[in-house]
Amino acid sequence: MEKICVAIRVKPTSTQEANNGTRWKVAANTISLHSALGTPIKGQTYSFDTIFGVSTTNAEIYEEHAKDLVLSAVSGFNGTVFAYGQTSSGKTYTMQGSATDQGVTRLAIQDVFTSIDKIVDREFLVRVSYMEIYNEEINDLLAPDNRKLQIHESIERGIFVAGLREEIADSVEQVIAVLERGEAQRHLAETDMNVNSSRSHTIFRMVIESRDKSHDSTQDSDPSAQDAVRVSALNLVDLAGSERISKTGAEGVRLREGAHINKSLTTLGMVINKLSEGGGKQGAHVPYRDSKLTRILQSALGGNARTSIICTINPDEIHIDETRGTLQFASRAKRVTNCAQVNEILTDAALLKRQKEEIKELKRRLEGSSHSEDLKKEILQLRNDLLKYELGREKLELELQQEIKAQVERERRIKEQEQRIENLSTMVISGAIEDRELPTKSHRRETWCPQSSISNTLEQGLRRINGRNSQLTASSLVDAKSRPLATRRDRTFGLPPAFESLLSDECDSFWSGSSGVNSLPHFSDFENIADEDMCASFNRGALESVTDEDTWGNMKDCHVSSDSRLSHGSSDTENAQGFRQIQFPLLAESSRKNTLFKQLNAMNLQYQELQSSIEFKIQEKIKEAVAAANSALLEEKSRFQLQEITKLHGVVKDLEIELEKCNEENKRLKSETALLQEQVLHAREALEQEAQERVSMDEQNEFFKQRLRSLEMRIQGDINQQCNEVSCSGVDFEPDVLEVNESNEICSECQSFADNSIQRPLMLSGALIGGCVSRRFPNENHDRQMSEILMHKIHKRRLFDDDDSSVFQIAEDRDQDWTGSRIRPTPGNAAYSDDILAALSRLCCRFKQLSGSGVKKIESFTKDFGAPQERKNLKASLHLAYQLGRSLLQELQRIINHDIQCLETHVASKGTIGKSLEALQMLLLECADVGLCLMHNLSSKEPSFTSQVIQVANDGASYRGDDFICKNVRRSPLTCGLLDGIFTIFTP
Ligand SMILES: Nc1ncnc2c1ncn2[C@@H]1O[C@H](COP(=O)(O)OP(=O)(O)OP(=O)(O)O)[C@@H](O)[C@H]1O
Repeated sequence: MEKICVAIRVKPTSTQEANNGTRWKVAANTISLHSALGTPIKGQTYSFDTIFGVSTTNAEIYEEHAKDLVLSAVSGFNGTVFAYGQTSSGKTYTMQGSATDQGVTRLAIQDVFTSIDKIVDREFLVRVSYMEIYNEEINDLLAPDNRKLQIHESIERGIFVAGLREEIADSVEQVIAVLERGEAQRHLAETDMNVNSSRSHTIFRMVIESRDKSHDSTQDSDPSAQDAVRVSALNLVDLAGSERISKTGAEGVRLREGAHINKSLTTLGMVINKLSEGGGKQGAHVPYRDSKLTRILQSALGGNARTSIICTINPDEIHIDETRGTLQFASRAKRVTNCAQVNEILTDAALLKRQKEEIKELKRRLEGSSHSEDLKKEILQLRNDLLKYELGREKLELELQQEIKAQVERERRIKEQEQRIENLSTMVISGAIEDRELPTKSHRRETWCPQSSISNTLEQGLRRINGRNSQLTASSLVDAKSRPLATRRDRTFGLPPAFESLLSDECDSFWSGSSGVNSLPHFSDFENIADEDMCASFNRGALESVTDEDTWGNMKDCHVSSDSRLSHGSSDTENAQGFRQIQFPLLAESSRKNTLFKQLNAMNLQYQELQSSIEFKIQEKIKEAVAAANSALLEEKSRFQLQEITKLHGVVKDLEIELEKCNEENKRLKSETALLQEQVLHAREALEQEAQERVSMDEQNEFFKQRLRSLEMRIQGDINQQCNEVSCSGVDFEPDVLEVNESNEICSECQSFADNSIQRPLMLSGALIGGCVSRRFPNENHDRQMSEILMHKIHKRRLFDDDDSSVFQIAEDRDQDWTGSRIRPTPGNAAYSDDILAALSRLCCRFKQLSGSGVKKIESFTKDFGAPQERKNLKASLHLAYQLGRSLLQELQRIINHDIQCLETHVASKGTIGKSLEALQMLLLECADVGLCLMHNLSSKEPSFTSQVIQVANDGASYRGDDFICKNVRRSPLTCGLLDGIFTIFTP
């Protein structure tokens, strides 16, 4: 575990501040903010691994802060160096450098290759890639067509950018060429703070692979001998700087870039924050996935990498806040710990080899423990015991071998002896035959066998020949009584080797000494049956002859009888004594040997038991040690698995959180979709309804049109009739009375009438009628043109422009669709408010034209219609329309009140005209009210209208159109027709 190295680099400050000194003071490894008076501000002192002053060069920064990391990348550790700081604080300067001072990236590239050249026992492969994160999209700087690349994660490769181009390079020059090619592609732009501001984060990556040269597979066919491949990544990162829009003056594209930069840097800050609080280790969520930058640099931030951060600051006073932010980031970053390790990719065989080595190492460690010390001692003790027993055994074996040798020697001597005896016997027998006259052949055998004299003679003769070794065996003696010598001898000397071996020189002393006779062992001296058996087997050859005649029990008798014969001094005494003299020393010797053998056997047995028990114990101990090693291994394995599981748990948790987020997002999208679908459904329904309504409205329209036409016909008839009635006065009720009359002759009465104040309401009425009629009869050229001119004037806010010809021209040029149907307002139609205003303005215009007293008032109101944007605001426009209507009403009322007298007089004098004028007065009042009626209608159809409009509508409740029209308007065919017409125009 090692902490992230953090250094601060202070950018050379502006001249003025350089003269006065900055408010940031650097002392050794601390930097603190001072007040304007020069005293340090509490809580504003920060300490770091290194603080590089303004005069430090890039090379010095590299040497002190990045070189080690770069070299360890060559050895297989992942490494990341990045510069962080506000915009224009010198990040790019630090990483890329300048013409005179190479940056960290170039210095690192050079060092990587210098270091590779020095390592002779490994072979290297270097791959380079260069990417940028621009507006949260990853672009490949080496392949500009590779855009919007995606980040993936796998067990083998970890986190990686899919589809990113990697180029193999084997020299500094090649890598620099690639770097420069990428640099040319990165997003740079001018801001108020930096002429070459980085608009993206860039990551220049060198992947270094290496392998042991000595284990080249061509030289060594053993795959297990091959070394693992080390793969490490060195990231050299130049971040874009955090920026304040107020300082950079960013707008448009720059603004968007700045927003993305700030967002990703904020995420980086949050990740560092979490990690500095130990978030990663405690399994708390670290928001790596919230930005592409943190996701790509995940291993560098609390993972398997060595990381160095160079935080660049601008010490100018105006950047105090930003500098403080950078220092706080740096303070948190230095608390973050990474866990870097050599990244090796092992072949299966190499993995096996590695595991075996680990087992060995574990065993070795196990042996080093105190428990194994005891085991060792025990094993040593057992080995010592074994050695002792082996020595004892060897000794016994040696003794046994000596014994066997002695026995062989004895045997040899006995044989010699036998040979000699035989020779002598032959000599004696032939001598005796020569000495005496031999009996006849039939007697010869008889004389040989039973005659004691002959035996005595023989024994004496033998003793004479060999005084010391006249060793006649018991059997020979026994046989001598009944059998021929040759036969006897064969049988007598057919002893088993063990027994024969006893007939050696060693027995001679015992044999010859008289004391030996006395100490001869008796049968009863054999301690047990085994001894007796041994004796029997030793003596089998001798005793066989006895058993031919006697039982084994008789042997004792024979022994006793020989004793008795000895004691009686009989002629067989000597023979018997000879037998004892031969037999018992042999038995004693055999007994001793027997005991020796037994001891030897017992020892052998004991030795074997001991050996097998020692072997068993050793096996047990080895088993124990192996079991302990295995359990330690298992423990180690389970600990490792636990770690892995914890790690996986962390990843799973991350994924779960991510999933949860996705689910939530999904839910939100689903509900939004449902809402949209609902809206679409409603809209469709509304459209259908509207279409239906339109159909019915069209039908209605058609109906109204027809009705209107008939009404108009009636009106026309009415007017014609009235005109006829008042033809003498010259007053024409044709709508555009002025124009018409201007070109015609007007009688003086009419002229005076026109000049009279009373003309105004009259003319107004005429204009209204003209307006409406012209709308109803758009094909009637004159009226239509008139209407259009007025409309256009209103539209252009040129109500009082006298240049009618130009207006006329403009009206001609415009789209000609100023017919009544177009004016029909529809809720939501942008032209709606304009149309209402236009209609009202039209009324005003007419009014203005005809009512001199209302001109100023109208003027002010028409000005108040405001700017085009405001007019687009339906509510505001309606409000204005309401005010206009109201003021129109007031104005009309005032005019009417003022002129009513004259009108009445006139009406009284003019008769029918007076009636018409009365009707027209009513009409004027009604027309003014129509605005309010419309207001009310509209407000009730548009529930989103403001309370003000509703209030207005409520205020106008007394003017309720429908009732009003029903009650008042339809009183005369003329007003009825006019109002119908107007109402049709305005009613949605
Ligand atoms: N230590 C320094 N010595 C001399 N000039 C410097 C130093 N640091 C920065 N500069 C100059 O300041 C200007 C801005 O520096 P640079 O472009 O490196 O800032 P930056 O932090 O990368 O900005 P951005 O985040 O906008 O990309 C450059 O003209 C650069 O040469």
